[in-house]
Amino acid sequence: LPLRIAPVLSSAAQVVERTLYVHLHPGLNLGSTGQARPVFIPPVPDVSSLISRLYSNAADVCGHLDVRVLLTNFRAQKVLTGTGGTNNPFPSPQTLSHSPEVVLTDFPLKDPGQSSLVAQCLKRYAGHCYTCTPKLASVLLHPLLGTLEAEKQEEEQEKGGAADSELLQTYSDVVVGGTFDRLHGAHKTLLNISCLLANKRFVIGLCDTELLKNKVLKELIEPYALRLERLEEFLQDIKPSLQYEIVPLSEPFGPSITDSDLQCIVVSEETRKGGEAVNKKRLENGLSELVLYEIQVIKDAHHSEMEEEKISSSSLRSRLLGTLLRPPKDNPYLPASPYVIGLSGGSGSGKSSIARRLEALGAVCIDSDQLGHETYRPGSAAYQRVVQEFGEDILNDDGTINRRVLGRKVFGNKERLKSLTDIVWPEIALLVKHKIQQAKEEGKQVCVVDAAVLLEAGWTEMVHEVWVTIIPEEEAVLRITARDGVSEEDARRRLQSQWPNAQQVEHANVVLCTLWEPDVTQRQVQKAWDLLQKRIQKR
Ligand SMILES: CC(=O)SCCNC(=O)CCNC(=O)[C@H](O)C(C)(C)COP(=O)(O)OP(=O)(O)OC[C@H]1O[C@@H](n2cnc3c(N)ncnc32)[C@H](O)[C@@H]1OP(=O)(O)O
Repeated sequence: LPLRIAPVLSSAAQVVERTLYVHLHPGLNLGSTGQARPVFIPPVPDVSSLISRLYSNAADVCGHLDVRVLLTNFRAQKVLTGTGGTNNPFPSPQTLSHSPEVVLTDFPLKDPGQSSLVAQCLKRYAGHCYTCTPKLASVLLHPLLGTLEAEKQEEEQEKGGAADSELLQTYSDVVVGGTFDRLHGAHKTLLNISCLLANKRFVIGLCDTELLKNKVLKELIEPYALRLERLEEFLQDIKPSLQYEIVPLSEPFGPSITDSDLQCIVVSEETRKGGEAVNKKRLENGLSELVLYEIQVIKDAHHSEMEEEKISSSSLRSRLLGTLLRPPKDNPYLPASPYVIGLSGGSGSGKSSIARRLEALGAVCIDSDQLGHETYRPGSAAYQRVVQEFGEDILNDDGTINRRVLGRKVFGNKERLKSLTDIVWPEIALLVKHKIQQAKEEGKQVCVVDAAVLLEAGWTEMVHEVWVTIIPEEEAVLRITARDGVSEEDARRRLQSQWPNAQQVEHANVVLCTLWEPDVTQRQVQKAWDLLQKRIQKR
C-alpha cells in the first residue's frame, strides 16, 4: 500500500479541487457481485507510518489539496464474527464537513468489462460509510505504478523484514500541544496518529497570543478562533467518536502537567525535550509519567535554501509575503488608471527601500514624508498654522521649522500629534493627488504612495491596494537609532505613535518583510510585482 500512495494521490489530484478524504480499506474487493462492506481495521504500527507517508507524499504531489485521513474504521477491538453488525464501523453513514461529490478508487480492474459493476459497488460502499451528495460520481483511477518494483525492493530493505502484526498500544487519554497555524501535513500527521492512539479522550493545548510573541512573522499567524475552528472541523471529520478538549495555552505546559487521566503525549523529534519536561513536572505534581510517542518530522520537498527542511508553519508564513492575502475592495470613485498602491509600515520597517525596488520595476513612487516636509515651507498654508499651534520655539534662526524639535513635541503625545496631523494631512493629501494626476498624464501604469501612517490617516480611499511592511519592534528600534541618531526612548515613542504591526496587517492586501538579506526582500518584491501585473491585466 505505501508504494501506491504517491501515484494514487497524483491521479486523484486531477479530479479533486479542494478536500480529499482518504478512507483506507486494504484488500477491499469491488469486483464481485456480493456487497462490499466496511470492516474494522486494527491499528498496527504500520498504519501510523502509512499516515506519515500519506501526508508527506500529499505535500509533494498535491500540496493544494486539503487531505484528511479518516479513522472511523480503525479499532483495536477483536473482530467478532457471527454476532450480526458488531463488526460494522458505520451503523449509519458518517457526515463529513464537506459532503463527498465523487468517490475514487485505485481498485485494479481485471478486465475493462468489469468497470460499471465496480463503479456501482464503489458508490454503494461510499454511501454506506459517509453521507455523500445525491449525485455522487465515481471514478476509477489508473495510477501510474511504473516504478513500483524498484521501490518495493527499497521498501523491503528499509523494513528489514520486521513483523508488524502486533497491535499498536493505544491509550484512553492522549495529549498534544501546538500552534496549529495553517494546518499542514505535519500537523495532520500528529493529529491523525494521536487519534489513532486515543480510545476515549484527546486533549489539545492550543497556543494563545502570549506564547506566540517570539514566533517568526507572528503577525501572519491565524487568529486563535480560526485555528480552533479548523482543528475542530478536522478532528470531527477524522474520528467523531473521540471526546475532544481544545484548551488555550498561555504557558508551555497547560493541562499536560495537571490532568491525572492523561496517559500518553505525542511529540516529534523536535518537541521530545518538551515532552520530557512535562514528565518532570508531572512527577513533581505527584502524577504518573506520560508515555512519549514520537513521530517523525515530515520533510518539505519544496523548501527553499532559506527555509527549514521540515514542513513548518513559519516557512508557510514566509511564502505568503508578497502574495495577495485578501482581495482589494472595489472603489468605484477611484479612476482605474494609474493603479495606486498605498505602501505603509512602521518606522524602520524598510518601507522606503521597498519603494525604491518597486520604482526600479517601473512604478512611480510618491514619497509622502518628503511631501510632508514641503508643507512646512515658510509662506505655505500649513506653516502659519503649525507655528501658531506649536509656538515659535519650533523655529530655526532662519525662520524654518525645526522638524526634530517638532517631532519631540508630538511623538508620544497623542493629542499634540493629532493637532499637527489635522493641519498637515489634508495638505499632503492634495500634493499626493496632484502627483497621481501627473503620473496619469504621463501614461504611467502603477503609482506607489509611500506613506508611513496611511492607515491611521484613512487614506485607503485614495489607493486601490494597501501593502504593509513589517519588522519586529526590537529590530525597528535598532534601525531607527542607527539611522536617525535618535535615542532608544525617542525611537520607541515614535513607534508607539503608529499602529502596531498586527493591526496594520489586518488591513493589508499584501505584506512584506525586510528582516532578512537584501536578495530575500528583492524576491518578495518581485513576486508581489509579478502578481500585481496579473491582477492589473485581469481588470
Ligand atoms: C498619511 C501619511 O503617512 S503622510 C507621511 C507622514 N507624515 C505625517 O504624518 C506628517 C506628520 N509628521 C511630520 O511632519 C514629521 O514626521 C515630523 C515633523 C513629526 C518629524 O519630522 P522628521 O524628524 O523630519 O522625521 P520624518 O518626517 O523623516 O519622519 C520620521 C519617522 O516618523 C514617522 N512618522 C511620520 N509622521 C508620523 C505620524 N504622523 N505618526 C507617527 N509616526 C510618524 C515616520 O514613520 C518616519 O519614519 P520612517 O521614515 O522610518 O518611516
